[in-house]
Amino acid sequence: MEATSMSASSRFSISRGICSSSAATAPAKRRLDVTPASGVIGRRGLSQRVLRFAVRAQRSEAKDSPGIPSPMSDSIANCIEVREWEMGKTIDEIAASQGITIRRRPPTGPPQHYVGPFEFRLQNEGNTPRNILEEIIWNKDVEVSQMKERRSLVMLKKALENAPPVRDFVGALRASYERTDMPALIAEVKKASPSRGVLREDFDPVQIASAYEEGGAACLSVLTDKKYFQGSFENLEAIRNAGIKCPLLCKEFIIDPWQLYCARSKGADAVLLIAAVLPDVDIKYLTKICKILGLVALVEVHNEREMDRVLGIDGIQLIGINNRNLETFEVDISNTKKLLGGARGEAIRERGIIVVGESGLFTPSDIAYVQEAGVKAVLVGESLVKQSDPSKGIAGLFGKDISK
Ligand SMILES: O=P(O)(O)OC[C@@H](O)[C@@H](O)c1c[nH]c2ccccc12
Repeated sequence: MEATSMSASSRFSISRGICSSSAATAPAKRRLDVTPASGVIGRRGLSQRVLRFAVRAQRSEAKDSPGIPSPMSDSIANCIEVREWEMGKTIDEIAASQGITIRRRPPTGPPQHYVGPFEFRLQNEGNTPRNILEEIIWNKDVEVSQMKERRSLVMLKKALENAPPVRDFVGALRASYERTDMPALIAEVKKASPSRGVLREDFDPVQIASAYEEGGAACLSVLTDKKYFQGSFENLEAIRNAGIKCPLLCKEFIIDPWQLYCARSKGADAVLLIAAVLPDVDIKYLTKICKILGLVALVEVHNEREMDRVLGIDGIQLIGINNRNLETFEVDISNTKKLLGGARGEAIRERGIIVVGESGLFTPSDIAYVQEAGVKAVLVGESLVKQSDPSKGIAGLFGKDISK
């Protein structure tokens, strides 16, 4: 496993709280205050906003009170570490340096669809998404901006004052694994997907969620993306309000902290952060906001480089290994084994990180295979949601009744 770049480069973490200008070889240790009040929640790229704020905070600290601690603006826990070389870089430059090929938004303005009297799309034209994941993210960028216009962060934070208490997502996974000695099941409430089309026509999210719970699911995953998965936040809220006890993962393409507040206000206990989309600094920042909101982050990887990146980030409790390539839709469950081998597997075990095997799991031998590889939980959608009785489908998937 390559040394995490965090150790190689000097780190800056800026906070208005601490400013210790140590001229010694050790890089200045500062922290960036990321509480919403700090104003780093912005409309455009997370990393750009976060890093611009970091530079501003550092310069003002260096000028006003070099080395003299100022009143702690917020607890250290609400801070992230940013790398010195990231300062002032654009989100795309940071992302590209970490092997992320998904661009957050079209390079120059809206996607260009009409280019003259004959409507046609040039291959690889700048404003044409390179793959479905990039198309989903570009759409999400516009969708979240529109949602924010309709419901401000202030309104969301107000709504959180009456939100139901968070349930222990990680605790539910651990308890299930200890009870059955098999991977805990996160059963997915998913009507459709870009790769498989409509999975279930007669789709009643509450009925499906209830059947999953009856069948022994430890937690549920609820798709909230409307355009590509026919999901909704209303589904999430309805399942929560129906008295389903399983903790809920809001399965969404998170690109902005506003979505975390929205998910929490609708009853989510966990959210998905996709390493193929989010640079490290965004993952750090979003997991900090999750912590403030009481949410747990399931950080999803698909390859070694993403796994090494995420293992280089402190405080990660859950890592999902997606056997499906979200850009090509290819599914290969050996991906789980590949990413849990050698030093990576050891690091995960040492840190007590729970790994969730995701996608393409249909049979008891699939479950046995990923369990052997080292997962403690599995995320399963298609093979269960298509069953006439999803509860029985769970017993079929595990080869036995795991409900008690
Ligand atoms: O339906 P499957 O093959 O059992 O996969 C479920 C789940 O892993 C999949 O829906 C998923 C995992 N990560 C995602 C990210 C975005 C959308 C969907 C997903």
